[in-house]
Amino acid sequence: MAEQARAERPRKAAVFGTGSWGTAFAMVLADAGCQVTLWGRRAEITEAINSTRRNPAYHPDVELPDRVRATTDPAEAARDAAFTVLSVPSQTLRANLESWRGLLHPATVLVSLMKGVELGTAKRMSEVVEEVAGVPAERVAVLTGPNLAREIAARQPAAAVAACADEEAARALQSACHTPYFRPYTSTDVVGCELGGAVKNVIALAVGIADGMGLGDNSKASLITRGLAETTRLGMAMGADAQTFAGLAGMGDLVATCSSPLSRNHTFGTNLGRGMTLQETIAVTEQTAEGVKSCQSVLDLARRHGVEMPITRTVVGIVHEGKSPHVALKELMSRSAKPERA
Ligand SMILES: NC(=O)C1=CN([C@@H]2O[C@H](COP(=O)(O)OP(=O)(O)OC[C@H]3O[C@@H](n4cnc5c(N)ncnc54)[C@H](O)[C@@H]3O)[C@@H](O)[C@H]2O)C=CC1
Ligand SMILES: O=C(CO)COP(=O)(O)O
Repeated sequence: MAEQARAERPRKAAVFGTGSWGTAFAMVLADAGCQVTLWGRRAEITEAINSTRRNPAYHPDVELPDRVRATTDPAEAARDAAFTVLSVPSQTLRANLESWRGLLHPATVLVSLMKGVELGTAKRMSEVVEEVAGVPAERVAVLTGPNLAREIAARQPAAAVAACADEEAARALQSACHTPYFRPYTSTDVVGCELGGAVKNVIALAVGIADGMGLGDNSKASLITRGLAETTRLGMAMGADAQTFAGLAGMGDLVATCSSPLSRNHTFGTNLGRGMTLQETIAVTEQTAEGVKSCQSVLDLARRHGVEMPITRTVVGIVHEGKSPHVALKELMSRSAKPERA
């Protein structure tokens, strides 16, 4: 009986980050039956969530389930959490987790929602989590896929991937966030899933730039396809499974992000392609566009692994080296001819 009561008790989840995706994913977890505590930096947002059931800054039109509560106290959020979900900008993860690590439940599974690569170290987010929290890979999972937060918050159907080196932990995460509108698959290819998510942001910048320059669908399809080729090349050099890149974490997320006006990376690129400067583009961008910083760490990874990534190189040139999109495009197209698979 006591055991039955335990089995029926809702699982507890902590979500760190009340931004666009953290809030939407908290809703998913709650819809799947979890009791969720959302941690946010800003009291006006956590208080609004608790009193109005809405996040006024990111999803003012979405009513959050009663199972979601918010707090600015990280200890309160972390307490007894079976899953500790991390959804802050990638470049801030290390510093944030350093201050939270002493608060984590000893058996919690840490889940990264983040799609970036750390500047300087070129570490994937799960690597940063393992290092800073001092937990083994078996307790670090990744949730990724074509999951534009606005669409998920509207409970539109989507699939995702829950990846962990430990298949049982991946299945536990899958079950914790499986709802009638959110269908997670499992994977043990954490490297492939994370790279798919991080590099697609860089390719979405490239596609956005092309859109902003007024280029059409052939250009877009070529960038998406060759973008996937260079992502796969890097992934294979890093020990990922090539098939992952044909799945939701690779092709799926790439297509969603490169074709949607909801994508911050795509929109950022479009503004650059229309002729805005980097500073002007940053000034009109209110949310995290991970590819802007991560393009440099992805290129760093490419160099470390001896892999050619011409589209990523081009994006770094435009975003960080002041290269004009027109000159960059000419250079990209004048590379030496080669077989498609090379
Ligand atoms: N929005 C989306 O559609 C999706 C986003 N993601 C990924 O999720 C991660 C989070 O993205 P979003 O929630 O969309 O970003 P966001 O920009 O909407 O929210 C970021 C949140 O982090 C907070 N924040 C900013 N700087 C911080 C710091 N130094 N310390 C602590 N908190 C800080 C902000 O106040 C905000 O609450 C990113 O890695 C993104 O690539 C993944 C899938 C979908
Ligand atoms: O990762 C995303 C969709 O899966 C969201 O992309 P953006 O960060 O470009 O909005």
